[in-house]
Amino acid sequence: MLSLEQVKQSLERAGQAHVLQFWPELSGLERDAFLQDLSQLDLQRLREHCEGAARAAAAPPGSVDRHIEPVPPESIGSVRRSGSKALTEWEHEGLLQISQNRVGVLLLAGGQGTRLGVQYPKGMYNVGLPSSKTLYQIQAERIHKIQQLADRKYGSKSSVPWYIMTSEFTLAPTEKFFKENHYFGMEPSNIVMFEQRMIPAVTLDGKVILQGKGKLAMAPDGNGGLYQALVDNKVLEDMKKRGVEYLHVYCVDNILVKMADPVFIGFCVSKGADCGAKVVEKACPAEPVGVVCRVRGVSQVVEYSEIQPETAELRGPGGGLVYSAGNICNHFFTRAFLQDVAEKFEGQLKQHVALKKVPFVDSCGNQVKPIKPNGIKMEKFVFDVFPFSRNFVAFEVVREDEFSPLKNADGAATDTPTTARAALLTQHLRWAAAAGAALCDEHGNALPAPSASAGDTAPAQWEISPLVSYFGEGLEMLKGRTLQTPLILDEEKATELRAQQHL
Ligand SMILES: CC(=O)N[C@H]1[C@@H](OP(=O)(O)O)O[C@H](CO)[C@@H](O)[C@@H]1O
Repeated sequence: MLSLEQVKQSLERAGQAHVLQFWPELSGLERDAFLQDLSQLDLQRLREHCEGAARAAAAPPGSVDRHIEPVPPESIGSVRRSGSKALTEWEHEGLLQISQNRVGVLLLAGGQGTRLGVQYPKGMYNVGLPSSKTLYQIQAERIHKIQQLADRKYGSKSSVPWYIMTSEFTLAPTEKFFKENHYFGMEPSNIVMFEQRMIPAVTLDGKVILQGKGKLAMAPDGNGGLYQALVDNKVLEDMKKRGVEYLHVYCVDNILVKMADPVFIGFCVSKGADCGAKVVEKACPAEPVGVVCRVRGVSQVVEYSEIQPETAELRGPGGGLVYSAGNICNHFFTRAFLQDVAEKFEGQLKQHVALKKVPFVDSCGNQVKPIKPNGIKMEKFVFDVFPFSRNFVAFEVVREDEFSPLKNADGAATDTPTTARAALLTQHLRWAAAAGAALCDEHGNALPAPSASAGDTAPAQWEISPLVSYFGEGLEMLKGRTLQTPLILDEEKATELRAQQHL
């Protein structure tokens, strides 16, 4: 920890002496805590950070729209447009890599869930499935299952390490939650949690904001803080030690996420890609998803908050959106590429400006809750490394099978607990139908055939545990059956049905 004198001098040098204005009023304990926080700041770069933020907010970078063009469809791999032979080959390749312990997954879980309106990490959210499973549990079980599928195919004993990037807000509750839930049956040494950095929010004229008399207003540095955090926490060394060459990075809120998806991994590996992104066709111009496109000829993502509405609305001759490749925050990276980013490019990552209402104490020491944006939060985006890639690939997947994010509280039109629940349960209904089962309600009335898209009503209380099936496989025991809902097909039930089949 630095001394008060050292901190004071650094703050003065950075033009931030006001930070200590309430020091005389603080208790001994408060002083210790504040000094501890201030010692952890990057004081050398504080002036640069504050001035940079104020500059960026005053003169936002010109729109990139003049320089963007869509990625030609033929350059995007696609589940829909690929034959079953290619899909199977990619799947086998992905499973082979998993069986050789060369694949890891990395969860971006540092966000605060502000839009969802919860005070705890989003991964702990239970969307109201019949099983009451949380997002974390679903994800853990999918990892477990994919390891099992690889082992069955290649006779291995594989492990897919789960790296979880948290923030100051989410680390402690996430750790506690995993511990209380016995790591959802996973080997604790295969779960590596680490923390991304926090950076101070700054006023429009470049002054660090005091949230309390002895507390700075801090925010995580965006999901692109990943690359700094990989270095800070020696995660790349950990990957190397375990022999992990490929990483599937994803964000916490997509209930349909396919952890370490062998098809995607196999696709990327067989194309020799160092970096890849899954996309879905955008649902409508205003959908809050980034678009994968080319800017000045280079593939990258333009975030929904940074594209002009006129550009998002552009339609091609066939009536489809010109910028339709919606980013679903599922990325593939080789370890070698991440190493390159860490060594050469991290410092060049773009800083994105978000103007936010940041509560603060005014110069008289009064607590103020602003009614209009008063603070600048700087964020890095995880996909901003794409332009440094030597061989970037995009892979279009089917929305109904892979993308239903949880962003908003119930009551909003889209991306809510209700829509996420409906998406998952509808998928399970489709899997049952494909396996040759019919479902009926508690009165024995047949349920209608599942439609492709869920809408927002769950079709039936029928849920399949990820421990039973990862992408609809292994459901032969359902063939020819009529199953009464509500029903959860967990491992026990699956074993029972299999046993009946063999009678
Ligand atoms: C910086 C970043 O990764 N933004 C992503 C991310 O958006 P959020 O609104 O930050 O959750 O997830 C979206 C998909 O759910 C994706 O479309 C978007 O580009």
